[in-house]
Parts: sequence; structure tokens; C-alpha cells
Amino acid sequence: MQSQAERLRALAAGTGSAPTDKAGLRRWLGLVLETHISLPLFTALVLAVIWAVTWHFISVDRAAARAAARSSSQEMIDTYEAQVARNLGAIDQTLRVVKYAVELKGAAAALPALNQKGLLPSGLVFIVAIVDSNGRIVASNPGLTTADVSSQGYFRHHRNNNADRPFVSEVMADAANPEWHLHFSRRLAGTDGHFAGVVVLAVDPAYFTSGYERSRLGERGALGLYGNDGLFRALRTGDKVTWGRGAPQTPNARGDVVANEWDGVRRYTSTRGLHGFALNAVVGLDESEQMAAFEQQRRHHLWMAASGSAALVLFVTLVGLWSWQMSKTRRRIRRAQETFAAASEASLDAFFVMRSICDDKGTIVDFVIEASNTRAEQISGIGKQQLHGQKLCGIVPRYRGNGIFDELAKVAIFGGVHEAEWQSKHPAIGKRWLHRQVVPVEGGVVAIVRDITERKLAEERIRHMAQHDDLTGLPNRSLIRDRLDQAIHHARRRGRCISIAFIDLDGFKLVNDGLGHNAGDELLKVVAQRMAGCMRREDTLGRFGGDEFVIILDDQPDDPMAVAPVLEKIRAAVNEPVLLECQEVQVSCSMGVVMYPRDGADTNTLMMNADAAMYRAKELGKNGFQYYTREMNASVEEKLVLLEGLRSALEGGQFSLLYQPKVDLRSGRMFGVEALIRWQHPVHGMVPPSRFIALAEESGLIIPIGDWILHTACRQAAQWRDAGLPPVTMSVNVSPRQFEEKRLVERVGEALAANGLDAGAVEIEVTEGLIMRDLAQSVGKMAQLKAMGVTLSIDDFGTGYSSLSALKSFPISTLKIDKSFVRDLADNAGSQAIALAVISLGHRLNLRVLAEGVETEQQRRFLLENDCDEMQGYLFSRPVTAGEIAGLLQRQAGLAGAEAPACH
Ligand SMILES: Nc1nc2c(ncn2[C@@H]2O[C@@H]3COP(=O)(O)O[C@H]4[C@@H](O)[C@H](n5cnc6c(=O)[nH]c(N)nc65)O[C@@H]4COP(=O)(O)O[C@H]3[C@H]2O)c(=O)[nH]1
Repeated sequence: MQSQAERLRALAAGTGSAPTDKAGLRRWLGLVLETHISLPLFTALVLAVIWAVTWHFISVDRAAARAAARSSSQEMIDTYEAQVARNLGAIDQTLRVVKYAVELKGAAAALPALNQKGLLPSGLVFIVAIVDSNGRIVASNPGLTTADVSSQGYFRHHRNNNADRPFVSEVMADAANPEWHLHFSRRLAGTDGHFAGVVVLAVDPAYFTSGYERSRLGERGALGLYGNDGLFRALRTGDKVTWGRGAPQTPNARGDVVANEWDGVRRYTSTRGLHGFALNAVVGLDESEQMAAFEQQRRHHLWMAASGSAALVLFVTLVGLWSWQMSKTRRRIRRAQETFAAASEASLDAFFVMRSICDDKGTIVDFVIEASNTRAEQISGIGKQQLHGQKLCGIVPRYRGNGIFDELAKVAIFGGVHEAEWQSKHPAIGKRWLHRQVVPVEGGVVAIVRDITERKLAEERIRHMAQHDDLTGLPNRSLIRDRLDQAIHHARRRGRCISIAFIDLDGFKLVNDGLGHNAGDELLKVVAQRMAGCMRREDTLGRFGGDEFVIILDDQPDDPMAVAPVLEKIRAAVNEPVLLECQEVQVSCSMGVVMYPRDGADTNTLMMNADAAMYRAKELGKNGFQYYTREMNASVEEKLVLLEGLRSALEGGQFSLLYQPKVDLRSGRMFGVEALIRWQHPVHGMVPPSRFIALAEESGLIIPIGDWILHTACRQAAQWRDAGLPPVTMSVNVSPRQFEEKRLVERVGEALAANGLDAGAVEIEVTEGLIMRDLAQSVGKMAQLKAMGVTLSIDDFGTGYSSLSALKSFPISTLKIDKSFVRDLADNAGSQAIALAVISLGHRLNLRVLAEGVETEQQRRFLLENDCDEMQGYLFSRPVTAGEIAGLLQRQAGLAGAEAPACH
């Protein structure tokens, strides 16, 4: 079986399983056939041929030039030999004639007689002389001075030899003829044959080289005559005529090149012996001059070959470089293809490489699958071999109808990238989510298909988590809004109505606080299930947050009462007791109902109005539902008006503080006051804090307002102290946002310092709800305040969510029983129980307990009897001005030791 690696290699090479050696051979051949390799090889061959031919021509030319020079040398020697032979013949003839005349007429008469007959040569060239047997010149033409030549070589030669042959002397200058000359001589014999003297002919050596033709012999040619004795009688090289030593050693030279003995110059040298004289003629043609034409030709050949070669090499280099670049590019492309093939094979994505099939007009009519990978095989359920060559619309005809083919064709024609996700139900892979990306390639497209089922599921999970509440699994706030948007959209189109109800659980906080968050969560789950059980499948039930739920009933008639049975069912279901941590708990719910389109045309308005209606239901005794009415909206509008006014209230000096006394229950003495803010609105008159504190909170204005309260209260306390009044603790309410503000502790410190007040003179009142928002941070901040010397009390205790275990860690000094429990003390056992529980709890934790809102003597007595420490309420005093407090304090000081001030 083929291994994965082999298959990858085969795929990369684009073949099946070709034998390695064949593939190697093919690769090698391919390499050799690459232009950048084959072309230089071929060029080397061409260069070799060019140079071989060049060398051949040069050799042939050289041989021809040498042969021509040699033959020219021989021709010249022939000519020169003939010329010299003629001259020598003429000279010898003169000698013979003179000899004859001397022998006939005597030495004195011979020359004049011959001269008269014109038989003597010109005296300008030759000097003819007759020497007697004693060696004295007896006659000469032209006339010479009488001289003794008996010591001369030619004289001695003839005196000692009686042979009748001419003699040629060396070149000399003597007393008779001071010019350089040579002698030709013959022996004169008496009648009996005895030596009678010598007839001599003197001649200038240049006479024998006058035939030197520059046109034939060149500038450095040689022409000369030398004797068998090895001495030149005449030698001309160029313009120079010399004689003496240095004659050639080679007799009968035939035009070969030799370095001439007389000057070492290489010449084509020919020599020839002269008949009848012991003389030889020599001709030399300078080698360099003779070969000059050839050398020029040779240089021409070499230049042609070299420039041709250079041009060829340059051309081949350029072509080779270009080819090398092309080959590199091809290799890169091949490698990229191989990499792509290997990568695509290893990829988890399916690849389909498709070529466009066009009709005559160039319109794409289908795609043919040219390549694919193993993953494509798995996704399509068709084997790779079968897949290749198949037409796309042949395999999947529905692609033509569902637009996929059109998308592919668009990418192939116009480029760009097409991406889409779809759910496949192909039997090969089952129900899976797939993503396709189609990219254009040369002549077609590549489709990359990826299985994205896991991602889709994860997205689905995330979407569900983002849109649903963790605890109950119900739609959360964002999905509720979406659903309502959709419902409004549909209802608008169909002309139908929608009922929306805001549901808030009554008493949930008590359960959450009393039994803990887990119980609270469980309660929410149970209630959510029960509510869901009261609704149709197409209705929406969602958790808006905390203990708030929303229901959307779609497709309702235009009758608000139509929703009443469902709401009643929900109310009853919520009222059913729930078993939590072995304890039976009962909660109820308050619902605010709005109708689309009557109560609002958009989601925001409907939600706001439903919220308002729900609050009205709460105000009206809870455990029921309220339909929205326009009047409810008035409070919303009022809110906006108040908010507008609140922004300028501080600068406008519209705020003031009232102070409500706090009294010791047992002694009846006022020991402190609580600062309570008042807002004198220029239009609406006195606005109670219950109407604007929350607004100031929401808008953030509570920070500057709270600062103002702190400073005003501290200033007031300092004024009372400075007025010599008995000391009282000044309690200041701090709202949640104010408490959470980073600089609270510093701000309190600043207010104290600004008024020179001891920290112990101020008490901060915080609510339970505030502390529980961020327990750890709240406790930390309270500890900081306590460390400063400021005391703390918990306001409205019993209405919030503080767990009893957490209470231990609060650095507080007083618990304030909320006035709602105090109000019902007389006749509500539940309120009594709570008040007693708070008193007992406070005492156990070493805290003082203050009852708020004490209005009646009955309430005061109950509290006193049950060991409550302090009280605050209309029974003693309503919140009053600083001046009134001063009066009260003065009165209290005056009555000190007498009786406590009367209750109002
Ligand atoms: N029915 C009845 N009510 C009594 C009686 N004795 C006192 N009260 C009222 O009970 C409220 C006590 O203040 P609280 O519980 O802190 O409740 C305060 C407090 O939460 C907030 N508030 C008032 N002044 C300030 C302030 O200066 N700063 C902050 N942050 N909140 C303030 O506004 C709330 C309402 O303040 P007020 O309208 O001044 O209402 C005051 C007070 O006038 C009584 O015997 N019967």
C-alpha cells in the first residue's frame, strides 16, 4: 500500500507512482534541455569551430606567405646572379682585352690604343691599370699616380701563380686609389710565358649592389657579393653598403629563413656561386617585411574570430541569464504548486480546482474538476479518480438552479472572492455546516470547502448564552427587546395587538436575604418555570434582571381584558408556596400591563410604560396587575422636569436642611439630629427628598449635592457648638453613589476640617441596600470612616438585603428600625416581631437600636418596654430648622435635671 508520504510526493509531482530512476532520468534530461545549460554547451562547440577554422586559415596563409617569400628570394637570386655574372663577364672581358693589347703593343701603348678604339670602359666606374713585373703601375685609365703595388695581394698572387685566371682582391683603399675599391686582375705573361706584370681593374664595391630594388627587397633586404674566402666584397642592406667579414656559411641556400651572420636579422636567404670567379651572390628578404601582409591578415582573422566570439558569448550570456531567470521562475512555480498540492493534501479543508468550460461565444457553461484532495473526496463522497474530469453541474445538477453555478461563473469572469455558508445534507457527511470560499485562478476557480459545524455550534451556544439568562434559561433583556421589536413589526403588518407585562416578585428580597442567594436563585427558577407553564409556546417569557420578568403575548385582539386570564393564572402560579431549604416560602408578584399599539408604538415606550404600571401595582398593594394609564406617565414627565430643575438647584440656592431630633427613649433627651434635605422648587414649591434624591443619584448630581449637605450640616453643628449649646451628634444621610465615590472619606474629612469639628460629632447613615452592593468595599470604607472617629448607622434596617452573618463585620454603632415596621407596631404582630428581632439582634451585636417614625405614645411605650434605645419621629419633633433645634437645645439645657421636653 502506498504510504501517505509517497502519495503526497506523487500528488506534488502530479503523477501516480512513476519509478524513481525514470523520474531521475527525466529530471536530468529536463535539466540538460534547459536553455541556460544547453545554449552555453552549444556555444562552446560553435566557438571551438570558429577558432579551429580561424587557425586553419591563418596556418594556410602563413604557409602561403612563407612559400611566396622563399620563391621571391630565389627569383631574386636568379636575377642577381645573372646581373653579377654579366658584370663580372664584362670586367673579365676588359682585363682580357687590355692583356691582349699589352702583349701586342706594350704597356705604354696599349691603353691609349684601346681608348682610341673605345674598348676601354668608362673611367667613371672602372679604373684600368697596368702593373709591370716589379710591381709599378706603368699605365692607367684614368691616370693614376705611379705607385708601387708589389706588396698588394693581387700582385703577389699573379707573380706566384702562373694560372691564367682572374683574381678578385679584398676591398681596400691604397696609395694609388684612396677610395674604397676592389681589384679584378689578370697575369701578364712574356712571350716565353714569364711573369710580365698584372693588368688590374679597380671598381667601387657599390657597383655590385646597385641593383638593389627597394620595391622588391624592402627596407631591410640584403643583396651582396662575397668571396669563397668568407669576406664580403659588397653588401647592401637597405641603404647601407658594407663589406668585409660576415659572409653566409651556407652555400647554395635556397630561400630558407636564417638569422644572417652579418647582422643577425632573419631573412629568406638565397646564395649562388658565380662561375669563373671565387665569388658568390647572396639575396636576403627580411622575414618580418615579407610576412607583414600575412600578419595583417592574421590579425584581421583573429579580430574577426574574437569579436564574433565575444558577440556570441554576450548573446548567449544574455539569453542564458534570461533562460536561467525563466527556469528559476518555473522552478518556483513548480515548487509552489508542489507545496500547494502537499499542503492541500494535508489540509482539513477540501480543495476543488475547476477549469471553466466555455461555449463558442465565450460564456461559461460548466466547470470541469481538474484536481482535488483527499478531504474533497470525503466531503463529496466521490473518489478522487472519478471526480477528476467530471463536470460540476453533471455531479450536482441543482447548482444550476440554486445560484451556486452563477456565483462560481461570476468569480471566474470578474474575479473577487465568493464566500458562503450552508447546511449540507449530503449522505457522505450527514447534516453538517459547510463554508465555501471560491477564488479565481487562471482559466477557472478554486473552491475551498471547510466543515464549520463545530464553530456553528459554538456560535449557537455563545449566541444562546448572550441572549439567555444563565439561571433560568429564559431570554434575557437583549433578546426580550429583540423579540418585542419583531413582535411589533409583525403586529404592525397584520394589524394585530401585543400584550406586554412587566412582572416583579413581591417579597423576593426578604427570601433572598433570609435564606441566602442560593434559595433566592432556586425561587427564581421555580417561579420562572411556573410562569412559563401558564403561557403558549409562541409567547415570550424573559427575565429582565433581578426578580423582574417580562411576558410578551403576540397576536392579541384589541381588548386589554383578553390578557387578564393569563395574568391571573400567572399570579396564582407564583402565589403557590415553594419549598426552599426545607422551608415553605410564599411570594407574590406585581404586574404592569401595556398593549401595543394603544400604550406605545415602540419598544422603549412600551417597556417604560409597563414599568410605570408595575410600580403602580406595587403601590396599590402588590400581588395583582395594573393596566397602564396615561396618568402614570405624568410621573415620568415630572421626573424629566425635576431633573432639569435639579441641575440648577444648587447654584440657585434652592436647597436647605432641616434637622430632626433623635431622642434617648429612656431619658427622653435629644442627643442628636438627622440632617434632611429640602428643595424649594421655584415652580413646584417644596419637593420632598423621596422625589428627587433618586433622580440626583441617577444623574450623578448627588455628588455635588451630597458635598453641599455635608458642609452645611457640619457648619451648622459648629455654629451650635460655638453658640454654647449642648453637643449633639449630626447624622448625615449618604446615598449609594455618594458612598461609592472614591473620595468620600476625604470629603467627610474636608467638611470636618473646614468647620473645625471633631469627627465624633458626625454620624453617617447608610442603607442596607447600599452596603450590600459591594460588601467588601463598603466594609472597607466604613472602617476608614470609623478609624477617623466618625460613627455609622444603618438606616431603614429590615427592608434591605443584608445577611445577618455580614452584619457582624459592619463597623457600625446603630441600627435604625425602618418606620414601616414602627408604623404597624400597634396592631401588626409581624411588624412587632421584626422590631423585636432587630432590637435583640442589635443588642447582641453591641449596637444601639433607634426606631424611626415614632408617631404615637403607644409606639414609644412598646419600644421602651422592649428595650429599644433611641427614637426619632413626629411624636417628639418633625424635621425643623436649625433655629428651632437651637431653641429645643436651649430649652433642654434649661430643663436639665427637671423634666424631659414634651413630645409634639
Ligand atoms: N411618616 C413619618 N415620617 C417621619 C417621621 N419621622 C421622620 N419621618 C420622615 O422619615 C424620613 C427619615 O429619613 P430617611 O429614612 O433617612 O429617609 C430619607 C432619606 O433616605 C432621604 N433623604 C432625606 N434627606 C437626605 C439627605 O440629606 N441626603 C440623602 N442622601 N438622603 C436624604 O429621603 C428620605 C425621606 O426624607 P424625608 O422626606 O425628609 O423623610 C424623613 C422624615 O421626615 C414620622 O414620625 N412619621
